[in-house]
Amino acid sequence: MRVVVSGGGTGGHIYPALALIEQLKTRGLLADVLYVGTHRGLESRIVPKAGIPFATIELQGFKRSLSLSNVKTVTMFLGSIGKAKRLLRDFRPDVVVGTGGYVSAATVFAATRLHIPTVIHEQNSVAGVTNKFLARFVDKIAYAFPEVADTFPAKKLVQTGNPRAQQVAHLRPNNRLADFGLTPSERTLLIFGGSRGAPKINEAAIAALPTFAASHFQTLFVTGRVHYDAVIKAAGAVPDNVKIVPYVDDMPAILPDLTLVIGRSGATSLAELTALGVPAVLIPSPNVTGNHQFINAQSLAKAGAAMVVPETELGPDFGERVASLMQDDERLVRMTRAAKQLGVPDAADRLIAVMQSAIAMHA
Ligand SMILES: CC(=O)N[C@H]1[C@@H](OP(=O)(O)OP(=O)(O)OC[C@H]2O[C@@H](n3ccc(=O)[nH]c3=O)[C@H](O)[C@@H]2O)O[C@H](CO)[C@@H](O)[C@@H]1O
Repeated sequence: MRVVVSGGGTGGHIYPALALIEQLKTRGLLADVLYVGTHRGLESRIVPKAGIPFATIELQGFKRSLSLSNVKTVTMFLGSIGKAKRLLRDFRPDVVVGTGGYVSAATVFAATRLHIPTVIHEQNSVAGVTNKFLARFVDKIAYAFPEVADTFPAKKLVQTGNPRAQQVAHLRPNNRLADFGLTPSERTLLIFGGSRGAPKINEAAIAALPTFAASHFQTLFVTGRVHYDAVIKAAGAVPDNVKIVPYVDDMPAILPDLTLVIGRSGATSLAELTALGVPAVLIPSPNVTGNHQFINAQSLAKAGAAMVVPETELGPDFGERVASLMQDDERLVRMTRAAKQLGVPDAADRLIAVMQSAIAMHA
């Protein structure tokens, strides 16, 4: 099939789209693909690097209050729908899939106006603004967390999980931690604040460095690109068993070798952790729509797969709490098992089935 995918802004919207494309290729179902994103989003770096044809349209996010810049946003949005329609007329896709972010609002909406089959994928436990807007126009809505189902028209809904889960589920321990100067066979803690990094998590990690330095495990601390220089400056001398990097290009490669992850609770990260059964300490971002990271995190915590620590409880004992969990084999094994039970290792295939049913609706 000929497929247009569109999703952007952050990694959480982009990697599921790439995982879907990869599975379509693996199954020999992909005749051609075009990814529609923006210049400014992370997708403009990640998608071309993955060797996928990439086209851009320009738009900006809505401010939550009434402002002049919202008028500009609406004008830009209307312009971007025109540009998206031109891209779609040229490419002639059989189906258009939106994975969230403003760019997918324009692309998927344009597709509905051109009567092209459409699917949106909602990764989170609370629907994003874009998917809420698109829900009434699209043919099918795929979702991961049951908590979100009430938001959407029931007859369009199919629970698929997150396609990124299928991309990582088969991965096994390997040597890739050596790329960071770490020893693959040793216990390893990964710290990262989602695809863009999180200053609050970085601060907590810097405060915990002396504890981690004195421990018997190694730590990979991923700061987020824009925060890297500030972290290096604040961290001072870095102990030998800790490596600090701005970003990990191939995160799936190292996931099977991790003992524990400290991170945000972005939906795509959680899909990866549950697909592989990696225990986690989750510090939800409080600055997201409907507090969805807290609800995402709770669904793992309820199952015993993760520990949730709100930002407000990141006290001076945080490093010690993490270090003691790193030594608690019994608890880690329980968390691993619980996480795996939540994983959806065939999520990409499920999403492909939804795309095929959307195409069939137009036949
Ligand atoms: C602040 C914000 O709005 N965050 C949202 C955003 O998060 P964000 O973009 O951080 O998304 P996720 O945590 O879900 O996914 C991050 C993705 O980036 C990858 N990665 C991360 C760091 C790195 O160095 N290398 C790397 O490859 C991870 O493996 C994962 O695939 O989208 C998610 C999915 O809709 C939402 O749940 C989050 O609430």
